[in-house]
This record gives sequence, structure tokens and C-alpha cells, in this order.
Amino acid sequence: MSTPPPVLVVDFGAQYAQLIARRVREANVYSELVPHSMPVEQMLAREPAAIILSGGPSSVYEEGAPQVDPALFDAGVPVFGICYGFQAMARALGGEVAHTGLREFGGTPLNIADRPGVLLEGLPAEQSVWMSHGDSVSAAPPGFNVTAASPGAKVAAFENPEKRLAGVQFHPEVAHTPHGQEILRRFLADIAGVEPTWTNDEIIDEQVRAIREQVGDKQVICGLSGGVDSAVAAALVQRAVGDQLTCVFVDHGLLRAGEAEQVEQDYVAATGIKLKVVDAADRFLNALAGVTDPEQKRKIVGREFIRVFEQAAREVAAENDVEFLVQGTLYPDVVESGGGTGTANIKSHHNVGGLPEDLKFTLIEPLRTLFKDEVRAIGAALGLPAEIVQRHPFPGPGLSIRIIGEVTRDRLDVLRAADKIAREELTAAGLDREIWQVPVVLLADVRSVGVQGDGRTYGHPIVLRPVSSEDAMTADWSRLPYDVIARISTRITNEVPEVNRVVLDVTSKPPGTIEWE
Ligand SMILES: Nc1ncnc2c1ncn2[C@@H]1O[C@H](COP(=O)(O)OP(=O)(O)OP(=O)(O)O)[C@@H](O)[C@H]1O
Ligand SMILES: O=c1[nH]c(=O)c2[nH+]cn([C@@H]3O[C@H](COP(=O)(O)O)[C@@H](O)[C@H]3O)c2[nH]1
Ligand SMILES: NC(=O)CC[C@H](N)C(=O)O
Ligand SMILES: [Mg+2]
Repeated sequence: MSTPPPVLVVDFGAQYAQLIARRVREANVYSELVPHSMPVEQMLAREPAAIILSGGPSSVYEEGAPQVDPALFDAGVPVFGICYGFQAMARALGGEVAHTGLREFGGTPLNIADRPGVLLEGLPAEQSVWMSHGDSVSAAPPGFNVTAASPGAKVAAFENPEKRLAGVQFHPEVAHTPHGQEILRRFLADIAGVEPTWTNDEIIDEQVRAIREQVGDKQVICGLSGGVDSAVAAALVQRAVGDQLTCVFVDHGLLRAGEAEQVEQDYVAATGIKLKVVDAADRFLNALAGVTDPEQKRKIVGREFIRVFEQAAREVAAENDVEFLVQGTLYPDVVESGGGTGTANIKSHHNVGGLPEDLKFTLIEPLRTLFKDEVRAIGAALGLPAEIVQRHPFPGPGLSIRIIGEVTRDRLDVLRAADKIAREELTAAGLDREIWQVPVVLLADVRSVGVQGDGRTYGHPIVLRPVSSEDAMTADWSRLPYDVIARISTRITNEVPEVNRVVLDVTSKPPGTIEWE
């Protein structure tokens, strides 16, 4: 894929590395993450427009701490250091970093120096920034102006605009640094001289061009779920190769009420796309019989999806094998599956970590580096209707990972009924847009005693998990109005006989993930 010269974000193990890349894209500049282990020559071979060094947990003076190769600063590429990256930069260029004993975590006042330089000129002389450090730069490298200080960091920002180098101790990428985005934008525009041309239209044109080149005159299939990501991915591919694309919607028996009908009607009506619907419920439910382990469920679903796609591909093009499979994979699917830089496997998303080893398709995943809200913006720019673009996420493994315990048809029916009620009440209360999603979970192996109609019941609990989030990487539990929760609870316990208790999940992410499995 040919993209503009990237701004490379070098990941030193920061919590926020991908967030930095995303903020750069928000400044309309193309950006990608690379590991700190990548040799400088390789970074330079990418002809980056600029390089940003991320934060990280190490201390630069510790033995074995990741260092920055000083050759990076001689290459004439603009460099911006953040937190650990700032400290590593200071050290590589002849400044000093010390453990001063003055740690700063969270909102911290920043005082701008008399010579505020390019990055801070005209911004409030005192402003709040988000800090998270124990080490500090005690002396800036020769040739650099110190442009700000904080109580715990006498060198909190420095720059050398002639050499196009700058850095900050604080985190401009987080929302808690109010002027952070402006500071990042100034680095890109005024120090690095990068043009802000990476707009949604640009992304679309670039992806369409790349997909057309990759696919040529071959046939393509796309797993279409009715969700946002695959809808946007399919729309991009349709724009690129038109009716060489066939979408395949798999009814795996793990869907919510009304979902299959909705895909068949809404999506085809909105886009005119060629759609093949496969009823594969028996196949998935047989494969899942007796399985309770979440990772095993996810891997089974991942494998069965591919087997169904293979069969569908054979039917789409009898003699001319389908080589390409389009998936609406997003960046969070990749990181959580352990595909980031040194990141742990939290859960195998069926479309990444859950794929079988003998996968024969070449994957086309045009959204793989993006977050959901970026994808929504692209979907809107492609002209997809709001009902599709604003839809709540629903995981590919569907209700199988919302039944804690074995997945059976009866349990699926119970969960489907409860989920339908929760969704109806949320929509009736006008809360869909405020809420990220509301997984409804059945604790199938847990029972508790109830009393209904003067009789004893021994039923199952349903968990409501309403969350608010910007990008699914972090989330908070949503403070739904009590009367809405009460209506959902009353209706579920009245209308679903197997359920006699409704509980609310009040855990943020971290420590909980959004889905229970
Ligand atoms: N029922 C399905 N039939 C066909 N493909 C599916 C199905 N469910 C998921 N997929 C494939 O797996 C990918 C990942 O699923 P995921 O749920 O993350 O995305 P989505 O459904 O497109 O969007 P959303 O996150 O909004 O639900 C989809 O983009 C799609 O390619
Ligand atoms: O396509 C998907 N395949 C999966 O296997 C999967 N698991 C979780 N999710 C969705 O991803 C977001 C983050 O979820 P978690 O906090 O549970 O990891 C939430 O929006 C989840 O609904 C999935 N989507
Ligand atoms: N967030 C960071 O990058 C921290 C850098 C370094 N570990 C410190 O404590 O100062
Ligand atoms: Mg989905």
C-alpha cells in the first residue's frame, strides 16, 4: 500500500503509543507505530516525515534500558520526544537525566518560559498538563532552549527549531492536557513542516487505489456482519472493485434477535451490494458443544468462520478461486489479540488471534490501523447511513462469549430474549448515542433463589454491562438512569421465565474488559 511519508511513532512500551499515532492522524497527518527495536536505518528507509519517540516504563540510565541511536538525530529528520522519549533524546544529545525524587503523576501546572519557542508561543503562561514520570531532564542538551518548567521538572520542554528537534516531559496526546493537540500540531506543521493532507477523503482515495491495485481483476469476498467495521470495509472495497465483491453474511446461530433480517434489508438497500447469506447455525453450535473456555470458544468461532467463507468462495466463483477475504479488523482487535508491540494477549478476537493456521485467503483489512470513531467518520464520508455507522459494536463470536458456561440453543434463546428487552428500553429512552454498547450476559451456570407469584424460583442471573468509551481501549461503566435500569430489570424478570435476577456491572476497563469472555 502506498501511503504518504509517515510520521513514525517509536513505541518504548507506552500506554499511550497508539494514542499518539491517532492524535497525529487527527492533525491530518499519516502516522504509524513502530517498535523501539527497529534499527534506525530501517526507520529512515521508510522516509518518515517526522519521528515521535513515545513514553515508556524504563529509566534511561538503567542497564538495558532502550536507548535512542544518536544517528537518528543526524539524519535531518524532525524528531519529537515525549516523556521517556524526551528523556532518551536528552541523553543521546548530551543533556542530563536524573532521578530527582520529584515524581509527578496526573494534572500538573506547567509554567512557560520567557522564550516560549515555537511549540508554546502564545499559549497560556500557566496551564495544566498531564504528567506521569519519576525521572527528569536536569540539563537540556547543548543548543536547545528550555521553554517550560513544572514543579517537578525544571526542564519540562525544550526545542531546537533549526535542527527540527523538540520534546516535552508531559503527555500532549491525552485529553487531560488541554493544549496538547495544539502543541502536537505545531510540532508537525511549524517544526517538521508536514502538510496536513491526510483527510478522510484522502484516506478513502488511497485505500481504494491500493485495493484496486492489489485485487486486479480477481474476485473478493467480504465477511459482512451488519456491524460498523465490516460495513465500512465493504463499502471501500465496493468502491474499488465494484461487483467483483460478494459479501457473505454468516448466520452462526449466535446472533441477536432480528439481526439477520436487518443485514439483509438495511445494508443491501443502502449500498446495493451483492450479498450471500449462509445459515451455519448447526455447524457452529455443534463445534461449540461442551466448550466453556473463552479462548477455546473464540478459536472455534474464528476457525468455523473461515471454513464457511471457504465454502462460500467456492460457490461465488466456480473456476476462478477467490483469493481475497475482506475483514473489518480494527486496531483494538489487533492489540488485544497480542499483535501490538510487546503487548499481551488479552483475548483472541476471532478475526485476528482466532484465525486458523491453515488460512488460505489473502486478507484485505483496510481499517487495521484505525480506531472505531475514525472508522465511523470514514463510513460517513463514504455516504453510509447513520443507522449503520452509529450502530453499537457487536463481537463476531456473538452471544457465545456472553453465555458464561456452555453454549446451547436453549441458553441462546434466553439470552436473546433478555438482550432484546435491554436494547428496546435503551432505544426508547433515547440513550443509544450516549452509550458505547451494552453487552447483556447470561451467567448460565449460576442459579439463585427467587420468589415469583408466591412460588419459589431457582433461576439464572442476567448481567447488564453498559459502557461508555471513545475507542474500546478503555471504558467506564455508564451511569444509566435508575428508572431505565429498573424497567429493563422488571421486563426481563417478567418476560423471560428462566431469569429471576438482573445485576449491573459497575467495573471500568481496565480492570474489566467490556465483554465478559
Ligand atoms: N456474522 C458474520 N458474518 C460474516 N462476517 C462476520 C460476522 N461477524 C463478524 N464478521 C467478520 O469479522 C469482522 C470483525 O467483527 P467485528 O464485530 O469486530 O466487526 P463488525 O461486526 O464489522 O463491526 P462492529 O464492531 O461494529 O460489530 C467483521 O468486520 C467481519 O468481517
Ligand atoms: O469482532 C470482534 N471479535 C471479537 O472476538 C471481539 N471480542 C470483543 N469485541 C469487541 O471489542 C471491543 C472491546 O472488547 P473487550 O473489552 O471485551 O476486549 C468491544 O466493543 C467488544 O464488543 C470483539 N469484536
Ligand atoms: N511515562 C513515561 O514515559 C515515564 C518515563 C520514565 N519511566 C519516568 O518515570 O520518568
Ligand atoms: Mg460485529
